[in-house]
Amino acid sequence: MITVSNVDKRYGDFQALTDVSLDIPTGSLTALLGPSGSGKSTLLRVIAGLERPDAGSVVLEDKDVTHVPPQERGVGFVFQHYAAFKHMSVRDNVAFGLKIRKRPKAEIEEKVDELLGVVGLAGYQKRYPSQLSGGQRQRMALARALAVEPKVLLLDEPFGALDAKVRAELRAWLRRLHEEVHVTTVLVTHDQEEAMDVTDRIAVMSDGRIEQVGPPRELYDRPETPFVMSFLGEVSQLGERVVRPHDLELSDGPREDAVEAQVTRVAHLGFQVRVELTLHDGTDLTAQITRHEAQALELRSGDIVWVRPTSASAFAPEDLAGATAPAAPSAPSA
Ligand SMILES: Nc1ncnc2c1ncn2[C@@H]1O[C@H](COP(=O)(O)OP(=O)(O)OP(=O)(O)O)[C@@H](O)[C@H]1O
Repeated sequence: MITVSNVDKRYGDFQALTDVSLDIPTGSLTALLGPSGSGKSTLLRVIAGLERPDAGSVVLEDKDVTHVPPQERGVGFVFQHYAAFKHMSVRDNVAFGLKIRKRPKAEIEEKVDELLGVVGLAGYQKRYPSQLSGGQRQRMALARALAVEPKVLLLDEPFGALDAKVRAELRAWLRRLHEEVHVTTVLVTHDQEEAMDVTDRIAVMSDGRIEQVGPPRELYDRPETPFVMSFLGEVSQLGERVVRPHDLELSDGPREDAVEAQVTRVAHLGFQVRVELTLHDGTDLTAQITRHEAQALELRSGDIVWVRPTSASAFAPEDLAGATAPAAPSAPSA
C-alpha cells in the first residue's frame, strides 16, 4: 500500500497540493486524473521523493519514506519525454540500473532478455534509441524502469507525446503488462478515456485536491461532485436535468417527457452516432445513439426529433457551471 496522508505542497505563494490523502493498494494500477495544473505530477513527484511536501507523510509498504531520498524508495519512473542514453544500445539501456547495482553478468543478461520479451522488444537488443519508434522507446523505458524490480512504478503521461493510435495500443499493452507483472503502478494522465480504459482505480484531482477516488465505473455512474461528473464524460443539459449523451433517447414523434429538437449535425463514429441537437430555447445538446437507432430514424441534419432522458444525474445544471470539462473529441461529419 502507498499511503499519502494530509500532504501540502507550496511553490512560493502557489498552493499546488492541499491536504491530499490517498491510499493506493499494493498491486493496483491507479490513475491520477485531472486537468492541467491540478497537481497530478506534483503528487507523483512527492510519492517518488523528487519533491518534499511542506506537511504530511508518504508511507510505502509500512515504511515512512517522507524523508527518504528517491533512490532509496524502490520506485521506478517513466516520464513523457523519456531520456534514453542515445549512445547505448537497447540492451545496455535496459541493463543500466542492474549494472550500477553490480549484479552478476549472467543475471543481467537473463533479466534483460526476459524484460525485452515482456515489453515486446525481443530482437531489438542491438538497436539504438534513434532506431526505435516513439512507442518502442517508451516500452524500452518501461523495461528499464522494471529491471531493478521496483516496488512501485510511477508513470507521468508516458504516452503523452505519441499519436492517438499508438497511445491506444500502448494502453492495451500496459494493462496486459500490469496483469503479468503486478507491480503497484500510478499513472498520471489528463485523458479520462486513458484512465477509464487502463486502470482499476482513479483518483480525480482538481485544484490541488482529490475530488473522488474509486473504480472507473463507479466514478462515471456515481460521481460525487459536479466536477467529477463533467470531467469523466460529456454532459448535456435538458431542462432541469443534467445527462450524459448516451442517456438520451430520440424518437420521430412526440412522447411522454420528450421535447422537440432540431438535428444540427449527425456524426458517425463507427458503431456510435453522435447527434447534435438544438432545442426551441436555443440550447444545444448532444445525444449518442447506436448506428441502428440512427438508421431506423433516418436521421439527417435539419430533421425534427423528440428527445427524452432515460436516466438523469443528481446534479442540477447550476452545479455544473463552475466545473471545467475537457473538450469533446472532434468527430468527422456525416
Ligand atoms: N517547480 C515549480 N515551481 C513553481 N510552480 C510549480 C512547480 N511545479 C509545478 N508548479 C505549479 O503547480 C501546479 C501543479 O502542477 P502539476 O505539474 O502538479 O500539475 P499537473 O496536474 O501535473 O498538470 P500537467 O498535466 O499540466 O502536468 C501548476 O500550477 C504548476 O504551475
